[in-house]
Amino acid sequence: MMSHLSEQHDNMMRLSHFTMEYAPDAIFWVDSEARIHRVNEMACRLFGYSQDEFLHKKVYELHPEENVEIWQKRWNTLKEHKVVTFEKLQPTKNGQWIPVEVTQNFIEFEGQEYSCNFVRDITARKRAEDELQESQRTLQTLIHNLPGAVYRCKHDQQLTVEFITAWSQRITGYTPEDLIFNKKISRVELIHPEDRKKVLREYEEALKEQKPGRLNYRIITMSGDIKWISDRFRGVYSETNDIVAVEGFFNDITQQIEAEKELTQALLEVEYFKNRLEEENIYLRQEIKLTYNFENIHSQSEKYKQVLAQVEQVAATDATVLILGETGTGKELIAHAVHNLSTRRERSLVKVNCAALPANLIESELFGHEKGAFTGAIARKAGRFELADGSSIFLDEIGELPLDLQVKLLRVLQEGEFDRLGNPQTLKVNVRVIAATNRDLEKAVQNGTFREDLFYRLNVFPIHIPPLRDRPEDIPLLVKYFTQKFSKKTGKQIERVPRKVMNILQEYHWPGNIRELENIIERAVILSPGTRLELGDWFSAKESQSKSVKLVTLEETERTHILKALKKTHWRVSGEKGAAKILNINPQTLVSRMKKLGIERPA
Ligand SMILES: Nc1ncnc2c1ncn2[C@@H]1O[C@H](COP(=O)(O)OP(=O)(O)OP(=O)(O)O)[C@@H](O)[C@H]1O
Repeated sequence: MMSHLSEQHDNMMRLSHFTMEYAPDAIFWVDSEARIHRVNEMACRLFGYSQDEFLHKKVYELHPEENVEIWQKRWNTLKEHKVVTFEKLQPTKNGQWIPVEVTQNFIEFEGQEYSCNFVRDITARKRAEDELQESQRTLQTLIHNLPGAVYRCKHDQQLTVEFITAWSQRITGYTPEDLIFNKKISRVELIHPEDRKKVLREYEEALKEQKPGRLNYRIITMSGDIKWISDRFRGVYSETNDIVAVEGFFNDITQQIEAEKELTQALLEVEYFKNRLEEENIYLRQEIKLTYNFENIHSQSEKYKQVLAQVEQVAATDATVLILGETGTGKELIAHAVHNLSTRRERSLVKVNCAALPANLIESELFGHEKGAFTGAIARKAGRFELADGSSIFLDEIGELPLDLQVKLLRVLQEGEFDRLGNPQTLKVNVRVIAATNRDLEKAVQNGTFREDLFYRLNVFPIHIPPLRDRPEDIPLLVKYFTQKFSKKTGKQIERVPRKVMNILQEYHWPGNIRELENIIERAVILSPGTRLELGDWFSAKESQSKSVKLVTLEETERTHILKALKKTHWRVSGEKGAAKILNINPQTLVSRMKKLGIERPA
C-alpha cells in the first residue's frame, strides 16, 4: 500500500517536473534575496543562459538597469498583492532585447518566501499591437483630412456627430466640443429647416433598407452662412443591441452647386439669346423685302412736302413721334422713314400692330413672358420692347391699346422700364417710340378711352399726314408710279394713262387713301387689255357705291337720329312718351342739343 502511494507521488512529481520543463513560458523560482533557485528549459532557451549560469545569478543581474533596490521594491509589492503582472523588455545573454509579460506569484514554502515568475515572450503580440497602432494613426490622419464629418443618426432621429474632421470644422465653424459634447447642437439643427424633413425621410429609408444613399442639402454654419452639402451615408441596423444608425460623411458642394447654377443660367441665357436672334431674324427677313426711304415716297404737293420736312427734322433726335392720318395715308411708310433717317437705322424697326393682337396677348407681345407665366407660355419669350432695345419700335394703331397697357407703355416712355410677365425683375431698355393712329386721340381722351398723360407723352412731335383727297396734285405722280410698279410686276406694257382716266381718279374722294389708289391701279393694270391704263365698269360701280355710303359727320348723324325720335313722338320732348326717354337723355339736354343743331318743330 505504502509503495503504491509513494509510486503515485513519484509519478505526480515527475509529471509536474515534466510540465514545468516543457511549459511554453520561462519559469523562475526566486527567493526574497533575488537568488534564482530553479529555472525551466524554456528559460534557458529564451534567454541563452545554462541552468548553472542562472543558478549563480541574482535576478536583477540579468538586467543592466535593475539593481537590488528595484528588486526590493518589487518584492514588497508582490508580498502585498500576492500576484503581480507587468510587461518589460528583458535582454538575452547575447544582448538581444525581448518584450516579455511577467506574472509573479508569492509563495511561502517550509518557512521560506519565494516567488514563482512566469515570463512569456510577447514579441509577436507587441508587433501586432504596434501595427494596429500604426494603422490607427494612419486612419486618424486620413479621416482628419477627409472632406467631411462622420456622424451617426440614432433611431430617435437625432443625428448626432460622433467624430468631426478638421476639414469639417473649417467648413461648419463648429468644434468637436460644439458638435459632439454639446447635446444642444445635434446635426439636425445644422441642416437648413427647409431640407430637414427630406433629409430625415431619406435617412429613415436608408435605415429600413440598409443601403447606401446620397443626398444634397443645405446646412447652416456657425457663422450663419448656408452651405450645400453632399451626404454619403448608409443605414446600419443591429437587432441584438438595438443600435440603429445612419453613418456617413459629407462634402461641401457649395462651389459645385454655384457652378451648376451658373451653368444653368448661362444655358438659359444662350437659349434666350438664340430665340431672340431667331425672332429678330424673322423681322429682318420680313423687313428686308420692303426698303423704306424717301426713294419710295412719291409726292409733289406742298402739304406732303411739309410732312417730309418734319420727318427730316425729327429723325435725328430720339423724340417720340406720333403719326396721325386716315387709313392708308402712308403712316407706316413715314415711320420707316423716321427710323431710316435716324442713328438707329443699323438695327431693324420693330413693328407692333396694337389692333391686330387679342387684348390678352398684347402685354406678353410687348413686354415678353417667362416660361409658365400663363397657360400656354411654354417657353421664355422676349417682348418687342426687348427686341427693339437700341432701335425703334413702331406702335401702329396706338389708339386701340387697352387702358391697362397704356399705363405700362407710359412707364416705358418715361423711365425706359418694364416688367416681363412672370419675372419680378424690372428690365431697362433704350427704345425710340414711333406711334401711329387713324383715330382722333384727343376725342378718345375726352371719352376716357385713352389716357391723357400718355397722349401728352406721345404727342411730343405729331406729324399729320393729309388725306389724298386734300392733295389731288399728288395723284398723277402716284398713278404713274404705281402703274410702272405693277407693269413691271405683271409683265404688262402699260405705257399711257389717258387724261380722262386721270381726271376720274383725281375726282374720286379716296376714303382708303394711297392704299386704295395702289390697289385700284394694280387691278387696272391687270385688267387693261392694251398699253393704255383703263378703268372698267368695276371702278364706276365702286365710285357710285362709295358716294352712296359716303360718311357723314357725327353732328349730321346726331341730327338725323334726334329728328327720327321726335317724329316718332310727334315732337313730344319730355315725359314717358317723349323723345328724351327714347334717346335716354335728360329732356333739358335734348332741348339744348336741338337748339345747337338747329332742329325746330315744323310749323
Ligand atoms: N407717298 C407715298 N408714296 C408711295 N407710296 C405710298 C406713299 N404713301 C403711302 N404709300 C403706300 O400706300 C400703302 C399704304 O401705306 P401705309 O401702310 O404706310 O399706310 P398707313 O397709314 O400706315 O395705313 P393704316 O392706317 O391702314 O395702317 C403702302 O403700300 C405704301 O407704300
